[in-house]
Amino acid sequence: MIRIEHLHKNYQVANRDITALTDINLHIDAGEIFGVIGRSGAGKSTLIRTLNLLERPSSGSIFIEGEDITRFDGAQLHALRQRVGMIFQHFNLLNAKTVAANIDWPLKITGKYTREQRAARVSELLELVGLSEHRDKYPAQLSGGQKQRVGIARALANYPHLLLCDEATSALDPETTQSILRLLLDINRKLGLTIVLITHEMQVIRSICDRVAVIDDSRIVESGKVTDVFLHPRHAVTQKLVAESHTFEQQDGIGLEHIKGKVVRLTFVGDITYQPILTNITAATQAVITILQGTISRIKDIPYGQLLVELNGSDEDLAKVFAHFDHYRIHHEVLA
Ligand SMILES: Nc1ncnc2c1ncn2[C@@H]1O[C@H](COP(=O)(O)OP(=O)(O)OP(=O)(O)O)[C@@H](O)[C@H]1O
Repeated sequence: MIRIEHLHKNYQVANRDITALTDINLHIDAGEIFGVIGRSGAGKSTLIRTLNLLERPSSGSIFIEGEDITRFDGAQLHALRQRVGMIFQHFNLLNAKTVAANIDWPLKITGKYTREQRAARVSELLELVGLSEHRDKYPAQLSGGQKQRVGIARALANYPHLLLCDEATSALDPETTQSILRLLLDINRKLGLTIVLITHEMQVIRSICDRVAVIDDSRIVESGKVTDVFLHPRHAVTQKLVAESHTFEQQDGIGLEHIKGKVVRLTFVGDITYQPILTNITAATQAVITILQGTISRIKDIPYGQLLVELNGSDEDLAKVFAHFDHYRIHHEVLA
């Protein structure tokens, strides 16, 4: 769907050269939800805005559905903006127009549809985002979550193949954030729409993304499946983002220094999460396994678990325990 090759972007400000993107290489598959995460100033907005040429790259290529868009102008650019919808942190609605008129606007400016066709499409979109009864209200009469629903409906009006989300939930409270993320996931599944989003919150990535790229100081420092990147972060920036998301147990307070056995962190992903693995292992060995802390949760719809355990037993028993971990594909890391 999207292939980004050797993308660079510099801004010239008062004779100073600011590098926003350095040698970005990414591919994004059709139908996936791809997240880009990074701290403020890392280059996220610049990256997402190059995908519909709101920002022109300094060099490199961006192929969308096989075409290099970086040379697009005029009619091609106009057509690209219809194929690529976008939603924004601050919604960018037309305040003097009703909800229905906001959604109608992108349909009207294409000049492709009759009034009746537009009205039918607007009703369909209102239904899709759950705003049918608010169609005649103005943006000022809506909550933040409702405004973003209008933004989503408007972005989908011209049947785009790709939806870009620029910090779409950053202005919303956690509950509303979750409802907007659920809507995006629903749309992705129902319409098969490819979604690229940028965020500074790991929670957003964890809730709906299939794959993620971590950007820092204008470069992609790590990318992959969310389960891999989230459960086994390699780069220091990713490790910090994961730690800050407070999903996993902090080891402070457990008093590891008082524990005599081996302290091991276990990570497992998928259906194995629900199997009585530890019971099976203790039945097959003489080792004693004590659970110190544990989390079972989901990354998108994939279950995972993390356990902090203490192992006691002879060297031979512990070797058997580790062999069982390997057999069950449980990732293990000895902490102490
Ligand atoms: N229009 C611009 N003119 C000059 N410099 C810019 C412009 N837009 C972004 N930059 C600079 O490019 C770098 C990347 O900015 P960008 O907005 O892409 O980062 P970001 O990760 O989206 O940050 P934030 O989360 O704060 O929006 C920063 O150093 C920023 O100051």
